[in-house]
Amino acid sequence: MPWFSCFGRRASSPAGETDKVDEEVSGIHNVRLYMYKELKNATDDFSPANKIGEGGFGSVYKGRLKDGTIAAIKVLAAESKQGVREFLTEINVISNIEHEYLVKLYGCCVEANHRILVYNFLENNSLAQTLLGGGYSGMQFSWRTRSRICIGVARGLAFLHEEVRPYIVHRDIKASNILLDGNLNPKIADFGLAKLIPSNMTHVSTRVAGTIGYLAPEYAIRGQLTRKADIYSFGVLLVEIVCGRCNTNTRLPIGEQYLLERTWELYERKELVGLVDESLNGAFDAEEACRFLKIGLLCTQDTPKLRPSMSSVVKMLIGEMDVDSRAITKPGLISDFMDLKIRSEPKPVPDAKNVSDNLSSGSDIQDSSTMSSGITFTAVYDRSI
Ligand SMILES: Nc1ncnc2c1ncn2[C@@H]1O[C@H](COP(=O)(O)OP(=O)(O)OP(=O)(O)O)[C@@H](O)[C@H]1O
Repeated sequence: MPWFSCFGRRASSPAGETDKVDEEVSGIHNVRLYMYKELKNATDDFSPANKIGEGGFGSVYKGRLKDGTIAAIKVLAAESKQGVREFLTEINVISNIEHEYLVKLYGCCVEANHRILVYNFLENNSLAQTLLGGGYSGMQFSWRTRSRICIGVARGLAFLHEEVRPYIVHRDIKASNILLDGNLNPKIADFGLAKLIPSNMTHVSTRVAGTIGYLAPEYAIRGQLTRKADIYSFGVLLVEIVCGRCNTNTRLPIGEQYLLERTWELYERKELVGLVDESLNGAFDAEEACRFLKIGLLCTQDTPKLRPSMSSVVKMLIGEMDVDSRAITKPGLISDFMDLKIRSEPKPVPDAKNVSDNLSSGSDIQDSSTMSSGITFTAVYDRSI
C-alpha cells in the first residue's frame, strides 16, 4: 500500500476540496492517509458483520486493507467536527509514537466529514471482554500472564508519561482500553484520542458506571487532569487484574461492591491475599500478588502527590524498588464525596471554581452537571465534608 503524500492530490476528492485539504495538511508528515473507498472495501461497506465494538468515540470494524493487512478501523462519531488540520496535527503526534505496549496507529482518513482511524488489529480483544468479562470468553489468565500484563501496561504508560515529549496523559486508562495480542501481551489503546475530540463534544463512555470507578477524584470533581489521574486509573486496573473482577459490581453483597474500598479494608486487616482471584485456585505467587495490590493502593491514594510516578511503579512491580517501606494512605474514593447517579440528559459543564468554592464553604448543594471528564452525574454534597 502506497503512502499518500500529504501534499499530493487524492483521486477520490473533488478538485476544490482536494486543494483545501492539501493546504490544510501542508507541514503534516508521517501520517498515512487512506482513501474512504479503500476503508469501505476493507469493511464490506462498514457491514454490521464486521463491527467489533462500539465506544464513546464511535464504531470499530475489522477490515482487510488492500495489502492484506487486517486492521481495526475506528469510525469517529459524525458529531466530531474537528477541522482537518487540527485533526491531522494530533494524528501526526500519535503516529510518531511507537512502543511495544501501545497499539500502533497505521493512519487515518479525513475525506469530507469522515474522520477514521486505522489501527493494528489485536486478536484477543480487551481485558474488559476477557479477564473481566465474567468467564464468557473462556480464556484463562495464569498468574504469570497477569503479572506480564500489569508490567506491560505500566511500561507503556511510563513511556507516554516520561519519555514522549511533550508527555501524554491518556485520560481513559481502563480495562476496555487494554487490548491483547495473540500471545496475551497487552497494548494500550486510545492514547492521544481525547485530544481529537473537540472540547465542546463530550465523550460519553459506553460503560459509564465502570468508568467512574477509574476516575481520580480530583479529576472527576475539579477537572484537574495530570499524569497522577492516569496513575490512579492504573492503580484501579492493577487491582482488577489481580482480583479478576471489575472495580464496581453491584450484584455483590454491600461491602464488597467497590473493589478499592474492599482492598483498603483487607490491607488494614493484613488480609490482602484473600482478594486474589479464586479462579487461580491458589496457583499464584502470594508475595508478588500482595505487592501488586499494595502498589495499586499506592497509585490510588487520595493525595495525587503521594502517588508514585509510572517509572517507579514499573520498578516496584518488577521488584527493583521496595514497596513495604512506603506508608500507604487511604484511597481517594469519589463515593466518599457524593452520591453518584448517572443521568441520561447531558447538562452544561459546571463552573469548576463554583463547585470547589461550594465544597470548601461546606454548603449543601444539589447539582446536576457534567463532570469535566464528560460524565453526567448528580452530586449531593454533604455539609460534613
Ligand atoms: N486495535 C484493535 N484491535 C482489536 N479490537 C479493537 C481494537 N480497537 C478497538 N477494538 C474493539 O472495539 C471495542 C470498542 O473500542 P473503543 O476504544 O471504541 O471503545 P471502548 O474502549 O470499549 O469504550 P470507550 O469509548 O468508552 O472508551 C473494544 O472494546 C475492542 O473490543
